[in-house]
Amino acid sequence: MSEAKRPIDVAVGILMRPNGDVLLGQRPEGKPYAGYWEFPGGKVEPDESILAALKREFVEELGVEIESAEEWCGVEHVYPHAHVRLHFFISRDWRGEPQSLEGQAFAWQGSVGVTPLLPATIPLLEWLDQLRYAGSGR
Ligand SMILES: Nc1nc2c([nH]c(=O)n2[C@H]2C[C@H](O)[C@@H](COP(=O)(O)OP(=O)(O)OP(=O)(O)O)O2)c(=O)[nH]1
Repeated sequence: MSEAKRPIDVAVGILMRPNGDVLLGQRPEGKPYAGYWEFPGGKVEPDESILAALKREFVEELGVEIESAEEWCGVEHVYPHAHVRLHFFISRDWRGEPQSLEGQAFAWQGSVGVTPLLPATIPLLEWLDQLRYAGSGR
């Protein structure tokens, strides 16, 4: 219990629509940081690949099948409740309309306006804006 905590791997997915909107979800009651907004995802289970965890979480939480996703960036953060290593993926290619299967709120956002956001996710928004709104008009 008292050993230095090793980081927990977390798979996180950013669904991106052709117009650049991204999907955020609100953490449910009973979890650390309940009510905070985040990109959907969750902890990688033992013997599971990060991509497999990502796909599993999206099916469980949203009923969405990710067809392809590219690894975007990694962020480590030490919270009072856990030391996490977040693996962010971007997907523009999924099947199904997101549904709230675990009772959480979801919102498609252009410039992200929902608050509060999980602390480790905040820096990502600026990087994401550079990706979405600079350069290629995709
Ligand atoms: N999904 C997600 N988690 C994030 C983000 N930013 C961030 O710091 N985290 C942290 C919060 C949590 O400590 C951890 C995710 O763990 P979780 O508790 O939500 O995962 P889970 O759904 O597998 O939970 P569990 O009920 O199985 O314990 O990653 C983010 O943008 N999305």
